[in-house]
Amino acid sequence: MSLLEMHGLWKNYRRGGFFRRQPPLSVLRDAGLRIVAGECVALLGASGSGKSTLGRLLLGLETPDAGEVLFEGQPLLDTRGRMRAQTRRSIQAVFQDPHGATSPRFSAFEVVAEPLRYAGLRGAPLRARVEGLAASVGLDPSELGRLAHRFSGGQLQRLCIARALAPSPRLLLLDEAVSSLDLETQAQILNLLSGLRASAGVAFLFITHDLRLVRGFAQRCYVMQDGQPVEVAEPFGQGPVPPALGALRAAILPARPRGVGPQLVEPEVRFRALSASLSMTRRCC
Ligand SMILES: Nc1ncnc2c1ncn2[C@@H]1O[C@H](COP(=O)(O)OP(=O)(O)OP(=O)(O)O)[C@@H](O)[C@H]1O
Repeated sequence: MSLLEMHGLWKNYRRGGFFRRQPPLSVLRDAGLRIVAGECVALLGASGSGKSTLGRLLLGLETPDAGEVLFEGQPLLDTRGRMRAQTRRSIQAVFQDPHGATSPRFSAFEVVAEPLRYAGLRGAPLRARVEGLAASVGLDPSELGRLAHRFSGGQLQRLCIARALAPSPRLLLLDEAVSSLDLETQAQILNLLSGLRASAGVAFLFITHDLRLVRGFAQRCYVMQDGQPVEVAEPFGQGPVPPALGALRAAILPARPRGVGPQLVEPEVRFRALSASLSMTRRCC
């Protein structure tokens, strides 16, 4: 049985003010996807293609105009549009901006402890659990007394991951979760997430517009095409792919400037670019 199933989802947003009505924006059109327990599924797509809308439907933050979302075989929301407490704990999320996702007044300890306190954990067991989670995401537990916002972006994102893992979720939504980090930190966090998926058995829905991040990280891949996630068996293969994926592929910068042959070695290319920019700077000054 699938952990998550989304079927026939439609979502429109109203546009225009009261006096200047415009036709609604149709973001999801008969959209669906499924995630099996413990697997990592990527959802790719250009900006504005509806990835985060799908993510918000999965978190129960929005309701679809039509269609259903099933989690562990049960409707995600009850008839009054509410999510069961157990389901809320089982689905957690990490977003792009860790600064916006944490309170500037909270210590690192408080950030991770918040959902555990809500679940009734107190005293020594709470401290032990928070320290264990911090260690699992590669943070030094002795640093937990510091204000979270004094951490670097990468450290703060690790803290957000620890907080998301605190209620022992079954599904983690990663919405552009590494997009704001530098390349090295991105690689570290993706490694960390792969390890956590293997050890905790948690499934991921990895939302991104960056095709490069998917390679080696996700087991299955969907791309948003005309308001629908379309599964692509081999996103990096030679076979035909949906146009939306072709556009994402074309947007990846080449390793070296086009037209520069292999006879020009990398340091030479860099040196020429640097000399050109220095001479420009001199001229401007
Ligand atoms: N609450 C809302 N009201 C009106 N329009 C909205 C609302 N939320 C999203 N939209 C619009 O729906 C479209 C899809 O938005 P969504 O955030 O799902 O895209 P996305 O693929 O996640 O893009 P990005 O990668 O830039 O975050 C966009 O055109 C957006 O402006």
